[in-house]
Amino acid sequence: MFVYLVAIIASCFVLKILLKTSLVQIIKNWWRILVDGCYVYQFYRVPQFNHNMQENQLYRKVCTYLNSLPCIEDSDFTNLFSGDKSNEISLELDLNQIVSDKFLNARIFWINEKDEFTGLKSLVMKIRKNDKRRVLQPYLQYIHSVFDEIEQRKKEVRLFVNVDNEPWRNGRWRSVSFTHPATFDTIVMDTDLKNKVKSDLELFMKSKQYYHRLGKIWKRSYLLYGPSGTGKSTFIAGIANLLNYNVYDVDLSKVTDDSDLKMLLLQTTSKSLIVIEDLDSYLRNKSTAPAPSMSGILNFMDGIISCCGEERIMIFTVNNKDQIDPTVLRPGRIDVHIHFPLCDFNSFKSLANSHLGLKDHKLFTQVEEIFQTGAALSPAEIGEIMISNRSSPTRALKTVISALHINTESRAATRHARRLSESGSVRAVEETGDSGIFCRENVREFKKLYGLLRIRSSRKDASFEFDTSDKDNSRHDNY
Ligand SMILES: Nc1ncnc2c1ncn2[C@@H]1O[C@H](COP(=O)(O)OP(=O)(O)OP(=O)(O)O)[C@@H](O)[C@H]1O
Ligand SMILES: [Mg+2]
Repeated sequence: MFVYLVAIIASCFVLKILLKTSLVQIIKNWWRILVDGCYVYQFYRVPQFNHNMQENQLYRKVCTYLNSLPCIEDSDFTNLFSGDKSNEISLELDLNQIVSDKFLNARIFWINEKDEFTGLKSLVMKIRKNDKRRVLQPYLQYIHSVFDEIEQRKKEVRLFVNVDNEPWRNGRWRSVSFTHPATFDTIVMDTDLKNKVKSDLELFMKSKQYYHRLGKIWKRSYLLYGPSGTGKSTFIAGIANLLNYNVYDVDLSKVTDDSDLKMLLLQTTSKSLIVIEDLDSYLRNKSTAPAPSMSGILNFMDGIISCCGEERIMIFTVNNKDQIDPTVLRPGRIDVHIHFPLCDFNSFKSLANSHLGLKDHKLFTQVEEIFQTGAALSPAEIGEIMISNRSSPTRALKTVISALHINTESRAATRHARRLSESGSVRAVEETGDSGIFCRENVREFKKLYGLLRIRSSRKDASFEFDTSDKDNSRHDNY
């Protein structure tokens, strides 16, 4: 009995030593060498340069891929570099180090080599002959896709705008770094709708083969419609930041004709958002100046002339889609319609939460009651009042209540004015899109309210920080 006890204690002791030292690793290595000896291997070399000393793109891709593998930390020797962002450390495989990777149940080894005489580097892949046929092609494709993903993540998003078509200019697009801080998470909108749009975008990005099989161009078009100040442009910024896509903002007033419009599309790159804002106002106010025709715009929307790579998302914004020719909006030309409505009580609460840090307040009941009477302001209007009064949430809510009251009175007055005008008396009214029609008197009062508050708050708090969080309560209209 005593002997057994001693044996158990001794085994535990040995096991502890084995685990604490590199002995287990050494045994593992021996075992691997033994197993390796039982298989026939095939080797593939990926040199850094070709015979003309041009860089081999595959070498760069494989390097990036290998350096992204978690197992690189386990190699005996790894180089540490500071990354692009502060506090970021990147790891890079050192020379003559082996990385072992697994793909489709096959083990693949990579060795980082350098030629002693020429000094040229290469990566050598070692794979079992049995696995070669089954694994090699998909594995290399996988490396390509991982590389693309990593590059996409690292990419700086840029905003392109089209400049005047002048012969001495090189290309039609000018770009700046896109720094809009809106993200999909900060955009306040109906959660279901937000998730639907998010999954729609994600599905689109994975659907290259599907679109090709159908013989369709790999593009998806969205129509964002709703009154001014409801967050359409901010939502576009959120999508760009979500996908890391460049934004091409087409200014149709700077486009001279159909071929000019085609040229613009040809000069966009894949993985981009192509945006036309306020399409309705452009179609409505067609000037006498040279401009693309309706059919040119329709062809542009169909993206027939896309050439160099696809994966484009087109986004059009309008204030009122009812005034647009249905051909422009037919399915296929526009795939998804997203409504951006004025504030209701729910969106007001989200705004109060994001702008004032209020989850609840005794004035909320009053606000809810006014919303029930049909008062409607845009998220931009309510957001602006909250930002101006952010130092005093109660004052902010009281001001919102006053603004909503003015809005309700305006609506009533407008209805009255309409009735009078229909019965023959003419009365000056001012149109403000879907947000209703404001009597001039009330508009003035409303503006006064903003102006006064701005002056007051600027006295108290000299520096304004503009909050770009978005608010809207949207309805998914058409998938
Ligand atoms: N839902 C919102 N929540 C918070 N702020 C908002 C919201 N919508 C708009 N805003 C604010 O109002 C400003 C205007 O928003 P945005 O430009 O996105 O509106 P829009 O719908 O594109 O208006 P327009 O039709 O006039 O172009 C933004 O700077 C944003 O800060
Ligand atoms: Mg806009």
